[in-house]
Amino acid sequence: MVSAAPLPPFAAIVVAAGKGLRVGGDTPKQFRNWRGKALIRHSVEALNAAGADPLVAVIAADAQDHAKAALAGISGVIFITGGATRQDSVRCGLEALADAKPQSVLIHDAARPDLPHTVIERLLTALSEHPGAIPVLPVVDSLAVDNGGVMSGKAERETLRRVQTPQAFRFDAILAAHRAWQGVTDAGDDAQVLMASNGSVALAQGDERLKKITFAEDFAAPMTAPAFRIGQGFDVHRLEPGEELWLGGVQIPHDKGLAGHSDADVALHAITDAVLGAVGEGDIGTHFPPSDPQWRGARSGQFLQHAIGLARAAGYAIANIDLTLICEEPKIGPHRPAMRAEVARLMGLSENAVSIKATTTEKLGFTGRGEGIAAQAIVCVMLASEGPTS
Ligand SMILES: Nc1ccn([C@@H]2O[C@H](COP(=O)(O)OP(=O)(O)OP(=O)(O)O)[C@@H](O)[C@H]2O)c(=O)n1
Ligand SMILES: C[C@](O)(CO)[C@H](O)COP(=O)(O)O
Repeated sequence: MVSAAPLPPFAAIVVAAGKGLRVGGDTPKQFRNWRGKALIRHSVEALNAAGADPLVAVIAADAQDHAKAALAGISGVIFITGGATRQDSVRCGLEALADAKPQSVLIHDAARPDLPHTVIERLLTALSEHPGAIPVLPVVDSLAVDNGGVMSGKAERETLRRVQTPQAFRFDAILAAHRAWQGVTDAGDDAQVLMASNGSVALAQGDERLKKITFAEDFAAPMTAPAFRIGQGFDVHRLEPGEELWLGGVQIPHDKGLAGHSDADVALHAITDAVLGAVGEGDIGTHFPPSDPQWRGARSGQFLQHAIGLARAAGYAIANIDLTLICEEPKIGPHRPAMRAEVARLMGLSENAVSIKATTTEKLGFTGRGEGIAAQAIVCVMLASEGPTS
C-alpha cells in the first residue's frame, strides 16, 4: 500500500438555505435530483466520507422536511436554520459550532455537488500556514468591463482567479471575522470576510468538477463528467507461514498466508485502488493509512465498499471489474466461484460483471518463488442515469 497522512480533524458547514431563483421550479435546486440523488446529498456524502465532524447543514426554515428527506440515512448531520443571505446562513452555521470549537472548518455551497477528496486535502494542508485557504481556477478568456452593454475597459486576467468552495478556515479566525463584519453589503464569500479582518487566504488549486449549479441548464449540462471512466489497481503482499490467506473476501486454506496491516487481501486491495483510480480519489492508503491502528487486521471488504461509496458520490456506478491474480500457489481455480460470488456481493454487482483470472509467472520472480501474491484489477465505472431521488 502507498501510505498517506490522515486528514487533520475538521468540521464542515454546507450552506443550503437559498431559494434557487435562477434555476427556478417549485423545489429549491439543492433538493432536486442531480445524477441520481438530491443535489445537496452529493457534497454532504463527500464531506462525511472525508471525516467532517461535526457536519452542519444550513437549511431554510420552510425546507427542513426537504432536507431531512434528501439526507436520510446519513448519520450525524446537524440541521440548523439559515438566514436571508448566504452570508447570514454561514454565520448561523458558525454560531452553531461555537461551543464545539473545531480546529478548522470547511464552508461549502450545497450548489457545488461534485467535491473531489483531493481538493479537501489541499485546503486542509494549506491551513497549516494560513488562517484561510480557498480553491481557485485561472481565467482563460479575456475580460471586458460592461458599461450598459458597451465595453468600457478591460481587466487583467493574469492575476484574477475564479473562486470556488469549499473554503477552509481556522475556526476561531473565521468566526471572529464574521462577527466583526461591518460591510454595507454582503461579501461575495467567506474568504472576503476573513480578509476584511486582515486574515491571509492561501490560494489552492481548484477543480472544474466543483462547478456551481446556478442556472436551469446546469442540471442538464454534462459538466466535465464523462459517461465512462476506467481505473486500474495493482498490489502485492508477502506470503508468510502462520498468516491467514484471504483472497477476494474468501478465506483459503493454505500453508502460508498474506502478511499486511489489514487482512492483506491483495485481490480486494487491487480492486479498491482501481475503483478509486476510476473516480480520481487517490489510493487505498489515502483513505486507510497503514499508520492508522484502527485498520490493523481489518477486513478489506470495507475498504472496497468505501471506495464504491466515493464513486457513487461522484455519480458513478460500477459497470464491471476484471481481476488477475498472479501466483504459483495456491491454485485459484477451485476457489474462483466463491471469490467471484463474494466480490459481486461486496460490490453490489451481478456475477457476470465480475471476472477473476489467475496466472503464474512460470516460476520466475517473487511470485514464481512463492514469496508473495500480486493482483491487478481494471474497473469500468459509468455515469449513473438520472432517476428519481431516493
Ligand atoms: N440565504 C441563503 C442564500 C444562499 N444560500 C446557499 O448558498 C449557496 C450559494 O448560493 P447560490 O448558488 O447563489 O444559491 P441561491 O441563493 O439559492 O440561488 P439564487 O440566487 O438563484 O436564488 C447555495 O448552496 C445556497 O443554498 C444559503 O445558504 N442561504
Ligand atoms: C461562495 C461562492 O460560491 C464563491 O464563488 C459564490 O460567491 C456564491 O455566489 P452566489 O451569488 O451566492 O451564487
